[in-house]
Amino acid sequence: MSDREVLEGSTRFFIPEQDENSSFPPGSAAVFFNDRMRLNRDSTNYLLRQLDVSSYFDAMAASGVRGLRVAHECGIPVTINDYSPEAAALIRKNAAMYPENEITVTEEDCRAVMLRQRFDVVDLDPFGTPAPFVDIAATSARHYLFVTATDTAPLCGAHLKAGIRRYGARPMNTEYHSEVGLRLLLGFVVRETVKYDRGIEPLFCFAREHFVRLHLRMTNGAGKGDMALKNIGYIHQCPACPWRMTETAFLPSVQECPECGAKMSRIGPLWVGPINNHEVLTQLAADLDADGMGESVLARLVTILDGELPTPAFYNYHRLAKHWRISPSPADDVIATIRDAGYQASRTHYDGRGIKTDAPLHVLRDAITTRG
Ligand SMILES: C[S@@+](CC[C@H](N)C(=O)[O-])C[C@H]1O[C@@H](n2cnc3c(N)ncnc32)[C@H](O)[C@@H]1O
Ligand SMILES: [Zn+2]
Repeated sequence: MSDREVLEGSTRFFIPEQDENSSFPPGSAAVFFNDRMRLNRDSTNYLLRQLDVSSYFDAMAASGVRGLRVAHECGIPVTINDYSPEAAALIRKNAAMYPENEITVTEEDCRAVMLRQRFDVVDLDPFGTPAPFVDIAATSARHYLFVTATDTAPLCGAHLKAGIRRYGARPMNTEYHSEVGLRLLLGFVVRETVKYDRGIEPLFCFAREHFVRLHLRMTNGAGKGDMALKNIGYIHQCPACPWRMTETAFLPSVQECPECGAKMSRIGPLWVGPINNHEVLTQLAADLDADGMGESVLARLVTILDGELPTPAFYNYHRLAKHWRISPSPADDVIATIRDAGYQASRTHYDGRGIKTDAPLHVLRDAITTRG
């Protein structure tokens, strides 16, 4: 099969001709490439601009696009790995186009590489779940760990048993399932990390379309591990009404819904802390602006992330309106009314109809009903 040259960012590289007729995810070619993950890759490159790192491991590289872009666009020495011989051959061909960059190509199970070598940044981008790789990556990543997961059905509760098996946590298919997926994955990464007396700090994390992307700083010491664990907890969701609450605890309590008395369903354990770092997002926005990318999809995402309340479990206000059989006001009006009532409220990147708030349900109901 012939290769086709493509340009992403300022990096040129070859990918095999992909079968135009295959449905998503594209998987027919000998080596995988998905153009729709460009925003995922762009986000990492922008973040790397503000981090001081001197080695990056693209553990599961396929064409090598991530590692190539990091080497060429950020000037960081990279190791690009894939255990597939076809992928490794393509990576070598692509790496040969950048003789001025420090690029090492390896063709192994990435776990073997991570077992013997540490990198400032480890980046996991598997087919589906990263669960089998996080443990070893948590020891190999000196300063930063980046993780993509595309198994959103198990993470979000649509495939409940698979979610429990992979992540040792109970998801639930709620209106905020994308947020549950992100927080469940983050909680799992924390539990895989703290056993090594290390912790994590989320820098820039988001869920989009069919994937979750985490950019995490690794911290060292048992105390840092304990600090990370303080962000582990549960969401209690009423199965009968929209009521939900967050509990920060290693073991969940049993709760009854204060609205309707039903026994609450417990979701977790999962990460209930902030998923982004304000300083990092501010710098990302400035860098995007400086590049004339201030109106890009990525810049809009960064802005929404920065405004989003850090607490879990957003509401879809159209769902609430349906539940209460009322017709909803526009989101901005709802948010303004909640704020006027003295509570916090924001939009959320997970859902265009999502609202985050610390207001009780009756305030939310009034705000959804009141027009302008
Ligand atoms: C989703 S693709 C990577 C996509 C690529 N990072 C990109 O941005 O286009 C996953 C790749 O991981 C490779 N892979 C899966 N398990 C692996 C393992 N244990 N060690 C090394 N490579 C692995 C597969 O051969 C495949 O090429
Ligand atoms: Zn209830």
